[in-house]
Amino acid sequence: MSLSPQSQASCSLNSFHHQMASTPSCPTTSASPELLLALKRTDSTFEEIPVIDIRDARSSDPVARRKLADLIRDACINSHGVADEVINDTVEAAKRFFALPEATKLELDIHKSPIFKGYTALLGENTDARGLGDLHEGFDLGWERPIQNSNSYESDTRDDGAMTGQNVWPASLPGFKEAVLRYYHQVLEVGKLLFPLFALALDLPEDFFDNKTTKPAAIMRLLHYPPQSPTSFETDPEGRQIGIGAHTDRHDPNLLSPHFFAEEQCFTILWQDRAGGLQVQNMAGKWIDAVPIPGTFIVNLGDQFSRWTNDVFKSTLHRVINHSGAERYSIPLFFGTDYNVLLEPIPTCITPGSPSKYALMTAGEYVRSRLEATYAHSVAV
Ligand SMILES: O=C(O)CCC(=O)C(=O)O
Ligand SMILES: [Fe+2]
Repeated sequence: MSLSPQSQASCSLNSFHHQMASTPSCPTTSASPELLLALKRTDSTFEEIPVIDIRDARSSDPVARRKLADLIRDACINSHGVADEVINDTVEAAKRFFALPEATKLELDIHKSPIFKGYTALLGENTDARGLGDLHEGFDLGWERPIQNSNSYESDTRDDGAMTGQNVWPASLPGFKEAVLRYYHQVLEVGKLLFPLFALALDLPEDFFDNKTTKPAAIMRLLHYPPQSPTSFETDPEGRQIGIGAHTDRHDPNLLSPHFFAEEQCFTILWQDRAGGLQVQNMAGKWIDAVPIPGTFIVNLGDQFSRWTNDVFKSTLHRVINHSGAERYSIPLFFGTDYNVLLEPIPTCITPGSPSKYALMTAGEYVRSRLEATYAHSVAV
């Protein structure tokens, strides 16, 4: 495991904080609420994405789990437990889907689904509002219940308020739905390991998110990025047409032009192939390559966490430019809370000097509003 200097620094700060918070006799308990909050913040000038082994998330030792929680932020995670075969089957399924004729894919056009499930054509999304459309196509799905002892899945008939509804599936691809949902449910388990770590990192009880994530509002996407010309920066110096435009959870009401679209959920677990092209911006404004590392997933913090933690967990701006010369495939899975959960600031994230910034709304209302904004520039085909 290699950790960047930044993550080691934040690790030791967090351990320091943990000692202060958990040891009543500690002389430093008089530290101000502002200092305690500052120690939790994820703002960072990292130069590389830290690689974190998450096997201790399953440890029965609370000290080991706490140590891991001190590290967990935007990171590349290994020892996640999802088998290569499960990943490969899903990538093959994605390749078969995107190779279908455009007209067949458009039968599942996402604009036809009131809850944003199905196919997004090339340029159908415009993640950065200054952009001219994203150079990727996608396929979106949500939760479906696995039927016990079978490879089948029941449609989602749960009442999730603003986002209730069913997935759509291609009729002509045997095995597609099974492969994709097998991956979905296994990565969902990885997400369930991370929520207690995030709770610990915020000095909350480890089970804080349990009753808020009973019906995981997890949206998964299969993404396909055609290669971009290596000289695209000459014809498009501002990068207005790239794989996925710059976006973040940082929806700052003070920005004159709030052009960054949001990652709608608490955090994302992303698989990417070897093509590379994902870049993350650090707080100094420098784009850092998220270099693909076989066997790992990338975790990045999402906008719901920003709202919930009053920006203590701040997500980073990211984008994709596929200059590899090859087709690129990736699979983000966005983890949210149950859609009926009210996103009210977590008490450990509010201090007199850092009052609540965001209007209250439910997670479902929030996700819906972000998706409506993302697809507003394109129309049904
Ligand atoms: O494809 C990737 O690597 C990133 C995808 C992404 O950022 C998104 O779908 O929000
Ligand atoms: Fe993203």
